[in-house]
Amino acid sequence: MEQVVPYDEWRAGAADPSFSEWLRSLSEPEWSAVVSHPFAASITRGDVPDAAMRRYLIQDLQFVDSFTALLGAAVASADTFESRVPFGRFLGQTATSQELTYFDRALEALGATPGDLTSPRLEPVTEEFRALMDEARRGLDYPSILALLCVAEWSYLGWASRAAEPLPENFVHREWIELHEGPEFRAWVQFIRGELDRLGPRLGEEERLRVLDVFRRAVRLERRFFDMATES
Ligand SMILES: Cc1ncc(C[n+]2csc(CCO)c2C)c(N)n1
Repeated sequence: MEQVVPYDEWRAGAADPSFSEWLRSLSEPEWSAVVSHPFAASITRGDVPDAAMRRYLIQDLQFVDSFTALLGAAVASADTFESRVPFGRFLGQTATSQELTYFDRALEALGATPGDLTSPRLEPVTEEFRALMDEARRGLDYPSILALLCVAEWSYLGWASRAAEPLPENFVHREWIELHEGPEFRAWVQFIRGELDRLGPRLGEEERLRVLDVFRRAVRLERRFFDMATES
């Protein structure tokens, strides 16, 4: 990895000196490329062609599968009782109810087959993203798990909160935006960031760099995931 500004040095001059902000700002320019990605912008305008949206959501359902398993690893690896609970709650509420019915309804409306939902051919970026999450899940290292969850949720809040009212009428676009913004989702992202902000300062320099490496890899994969969706 190239020379990075150590967290302690960086925080002295930062407007927001939080550890999560250190991770995010050291992931530029990729971070901004994700939250302002043309495919995400197209979702917020409601003009993604059906075939592209179908391809994206088919791959994303496989992403969400590994992501859901990773939430279980967060429950298992968190260092306090207070920290386990929000992951468990999110797992039981959002991830399994809202999200699942959305995928079912949206993919049916887009003409996907049952096989597209259960056993699609994975794109390389989907494989790599799942491998990264599955590795973190097996490693049960709470800071690395947090880094992956944080990128996935915070970057989606980033593009979705750029959507202008009125939201698209088409439910496939509108609900996908609504799932990733609003006060509840914002509080969830804040919780994950808060966990990183609580733990980051306690880590040694090498551990911080390891967490940064995971964070950056995830940001690059988010970008490639949107690129993949754009290529269709
Ligand atoms: C590639 C990719 N990255 C992040 C998300 C965001 N995300 C994943 S699971 C989840 C919780 C339930 O909404 C959210 C917000 C995504 N869907 N796809």
